[in-house]
Amino acid sequence: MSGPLSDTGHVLVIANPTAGSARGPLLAAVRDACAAHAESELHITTAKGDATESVQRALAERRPPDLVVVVGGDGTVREVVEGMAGTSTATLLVVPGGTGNSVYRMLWGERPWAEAVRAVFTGQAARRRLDLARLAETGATVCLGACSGVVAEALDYARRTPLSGRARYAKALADACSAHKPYPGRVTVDGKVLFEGDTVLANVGGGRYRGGQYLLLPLSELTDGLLDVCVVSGQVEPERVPELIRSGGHLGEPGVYYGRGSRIRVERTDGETLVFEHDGELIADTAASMTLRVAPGALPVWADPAIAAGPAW
Ligand SMILES: Nc1ncnc2c1ncn2[C@@H]1O[C@H](COP(=O)(O)OP(=O)(O)OP(=O)(O)O)[C@@H](O)[C@H]1O
Repeated sequence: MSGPLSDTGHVLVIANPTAGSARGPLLAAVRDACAAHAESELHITTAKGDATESVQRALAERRPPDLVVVVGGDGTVREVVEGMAGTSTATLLVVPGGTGNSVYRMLWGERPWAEAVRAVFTGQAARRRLDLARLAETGATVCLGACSGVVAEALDYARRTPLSGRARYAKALADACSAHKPYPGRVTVDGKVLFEGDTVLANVGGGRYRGGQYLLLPLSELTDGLLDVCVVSGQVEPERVPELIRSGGHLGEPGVYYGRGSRIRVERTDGETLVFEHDGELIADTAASMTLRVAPGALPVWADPAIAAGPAW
C-alpha cells in the first residue's frame, strides 16, 4: 500500500457524460467524494478525443493534478491514458461509468467505486505502474487490450442491441459467435510463431477481462513488463466461446494457445484486412497485420492491493 493522497492534493475529474452509465448523479457524487479530501475540478467531455486533450493541458499547467479520476468506460479510460502516458506526476483512478468497465474490474474487481475513492484518500490503495502497449500501425496507446476476430465483430452487434451494461456485450458476443467464420491467421510472439491456422480470436493484453465479464487472459500480470496473448483457434466451435471464456475455462481446451512476450503480431494470412479492435473501439483502417509492443510500467494507477500485485513505488 502507498500513503494517502496528500490533503493538499489537486484532483482533476474527467467524465464522459455519453458513456454507458455516467449519468449526472454519478458525476456529482464522484466530484463530491473527491472534493471532501482535496481541491477538485470536474471536466465534462464534449466530444471524442476531448479527454486526451484536457488531461494533456492540465498536466502542462503550472500546478498539475496529482490525481486524475476518469469517470467513463474503457474507451474514455483509454483516451485519458493516452494523455497521461509518459508522465509520472499524476496517478490515475478509474471510476466505472461505461458499459463493460473492464479496466475498472482489472484494477478493483467488483468493489463499489466509492470504496476505491475512499481507499485512495485513506492510504488503503496500492499505487502501481501499469504495463501498457503501443499499436505500431497507428501509434495509439492500448490500455485494456486488443482483439481480432469474433470479439472485434461483436462491437458491431453491440451498437445494434438496445440492452445496457454487461448484458449488452453478452448478447453481442453470442450473436457474433453464431455468425462467425474463422479467418486464416497467424500470431507471432517475439518473432516465434505461437499459432497459425483458422482463428476465431486472438486477444492481446493487458486486462484479464473483456466486455466486463469474459476472463480471456486469466494469467495476465498487470505489472510484469510483458503482454499476454490468447488464441482461440477454429478447432473450437465459435458458439462455445462465450461460455468457455466467461470462466477462463478455455485455457484447458484443445485448440486454445496462450503466450507471453514483448512484441505480439496478429496477422490475417489471406491478404484480407483483419477485423481488429482495441479498448472496445473498432479500428477503421486495419491492415492485414497489427503489432503490439509493450510499454512496461508506463502508467501510474491506483488499484486494490489484493488484485494488482507488484512493487509499490
Ligand atoms: N462528450 C462526448 N460525446 C461523444 N462521445 C464521447 C464524448 N466523450 C467521450 N466520447 C467517446 O465515447 C466513446 C464511448 O465511451 P466509453 O467507451 O467510455 O463508454 P462505453 O462504451 O459505454 O463503455 P465500455 O467501453 O466500458 O463498454 C469513447 O470512444 C469516447 O471517445
